[in-house]
Amino acid sequence: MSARSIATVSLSGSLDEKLRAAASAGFDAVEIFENDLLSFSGSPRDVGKLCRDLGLKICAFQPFRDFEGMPEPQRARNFARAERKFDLMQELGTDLLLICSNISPSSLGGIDRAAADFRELGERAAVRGLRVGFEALAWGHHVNDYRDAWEIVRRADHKSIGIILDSFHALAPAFPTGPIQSIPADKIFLVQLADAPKLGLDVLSWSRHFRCFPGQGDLPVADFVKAVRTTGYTGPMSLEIFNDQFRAGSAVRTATDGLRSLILLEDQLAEGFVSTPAAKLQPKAHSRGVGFIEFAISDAKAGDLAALFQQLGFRRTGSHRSKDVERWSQGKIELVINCEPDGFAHAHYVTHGPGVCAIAIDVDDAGKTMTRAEALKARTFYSPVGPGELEIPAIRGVGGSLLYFLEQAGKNWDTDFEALRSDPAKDRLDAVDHISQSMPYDEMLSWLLFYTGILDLMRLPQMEIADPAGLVQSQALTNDNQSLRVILNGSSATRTLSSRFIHEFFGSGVQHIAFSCADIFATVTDMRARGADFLKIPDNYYDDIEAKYDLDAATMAALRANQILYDREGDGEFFQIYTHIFDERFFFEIVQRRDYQGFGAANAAIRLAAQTREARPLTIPRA
Ligand SMILES: O=C(O)c1ccc(O)c(O)c1
Ligand SMILES: [Mg+2]
Repeated sequence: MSARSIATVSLSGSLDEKLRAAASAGFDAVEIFENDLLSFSGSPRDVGKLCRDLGLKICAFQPFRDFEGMPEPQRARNFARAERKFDLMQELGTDLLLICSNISPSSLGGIDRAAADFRELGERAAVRGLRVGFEALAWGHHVNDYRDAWEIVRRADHKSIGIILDSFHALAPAFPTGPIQSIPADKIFLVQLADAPKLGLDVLSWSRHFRCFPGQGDLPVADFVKAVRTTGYTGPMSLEIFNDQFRAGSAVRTATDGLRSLILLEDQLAEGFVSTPAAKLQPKAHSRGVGFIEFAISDAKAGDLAALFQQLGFRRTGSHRSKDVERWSQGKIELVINCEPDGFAHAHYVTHGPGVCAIAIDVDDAGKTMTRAEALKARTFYSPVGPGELEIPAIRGVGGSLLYFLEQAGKNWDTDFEALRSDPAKDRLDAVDHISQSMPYDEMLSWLLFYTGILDLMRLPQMEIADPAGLVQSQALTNDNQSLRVILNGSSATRTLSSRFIHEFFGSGVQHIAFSCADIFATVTDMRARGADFLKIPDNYYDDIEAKYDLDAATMAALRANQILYDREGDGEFFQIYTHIFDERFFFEIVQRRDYQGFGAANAAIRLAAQTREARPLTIPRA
């Protein structure tokens, strides 16, 4: 069975931090990147010992560059250089050197010349009981296709010379994976795995900056692994990810994501290629929308939030039997205001200030979802419950908030509430349309894998949105029937509203919640009558809408009068309006959809500019 491995280049930090992160995530092996070793203060022997102490095998040392096909005197120099690296490998305690294909313009072509170089190196490696693997870089000068690398290895015909297959170099140029199946397993010395999003970039920049874990990108990594498995290969599967977000992020988080991506890939292929036979994951449960959203807030501010809910047409429908917790409802929307002086919500309030501390997702099987989440290394949360209260299973989500799992359309969570009489006849809002969470840009891929790995959510194309102070990346996730939509927003510009939210909220979290309705004009009229007030949109925007679309004069006037934004997608139409930001933290959106699946991306820049005008002036310096 294959060991799960990760290349040290995939993780942030110093070499020892990388190794500790890989071990704590549960990897069996690592590839040591030469640069990580060169910049480390300990000796190769120290690194070898640290790996052994951490229970990590070193499955390869890499990369050795520009070896094959060089003219003299570089050729002789290369053999001497290789001998030095063999010394180093013996100190490290690894038997495999990765040689990536030559990118030097002075390299000479010729498959037999390259094969002869490898045969000679194989002889030298064999003396020491070492092995050399040859990997075709997609931008190699002569060798840039794994099929050519294999022909060289085949002709080298030496037991110490094999091929190294890297999914990126095969899949990014869209080479067929079929021919992998005819490589003998014992000639495949290592398999490296990486995914990547489809981008119109040159392959070198794409590889060096945008690789990601399997499942985070668009390449058919599973097909590649299937072809490898057909050969009978049982050697290590090693994640080798060059990614700017990973370099900036937390090594432990990235390593855990890496392991999660391998578990998901193994599951997708319905076979473990792991050192310990993997139990099959529970299949993804069907999600059925948002059960409830819980706000943690102080007593002092709870009244303001309740007043806002009331303006938006929510009814107070429940009061907790034993806690300082209220339930507010409208349509299928359930909101909870939690002011308890201790417990999870309070801890969240103390850390982040007022905001969403928990989201409950309706699924058709909460138990299975928890089992799947645990197998994927999600952190579970079990809270103490009072007498007669139901314990709702939960995992830790974005920014330390909780993600609860409910069954049967949420009918199992309200037993703790004393029902209050209210009349749903005038409800205008129907359901939670989407929830958007802001996070540091370098965490976006992590939460993407979290949501799509645990729940039946799929990615929509990533969007770039212009905030007045920089770009915001926006990644929407949705289930099959659009009953659950989550948006991940990340920005590396420090002054965007998304980044300011993270600063002011002391971490990632829910920045806005959108509610759907069937008639936005009537809904907003009712809300205004109850005292609600909305974000002010400039006239210029409406002049443009008027110029762009053939809306009738009455609709146009109603949009302007109400400050409702409008978008169109084919024949589909979208209406949206925003509340002011509550306590500098979160806001609500009301939407109406007519055969429209997007989120009004065309209006996002208008909304962000309007919110920026209303926001407190920035006190942090520009630099
Ligand atoms: O980008 C590179 O140079 C590089 C080095 C070693 C590898 O295994 C690889 O896939 C790429
Ligand atoms: Mg590689």
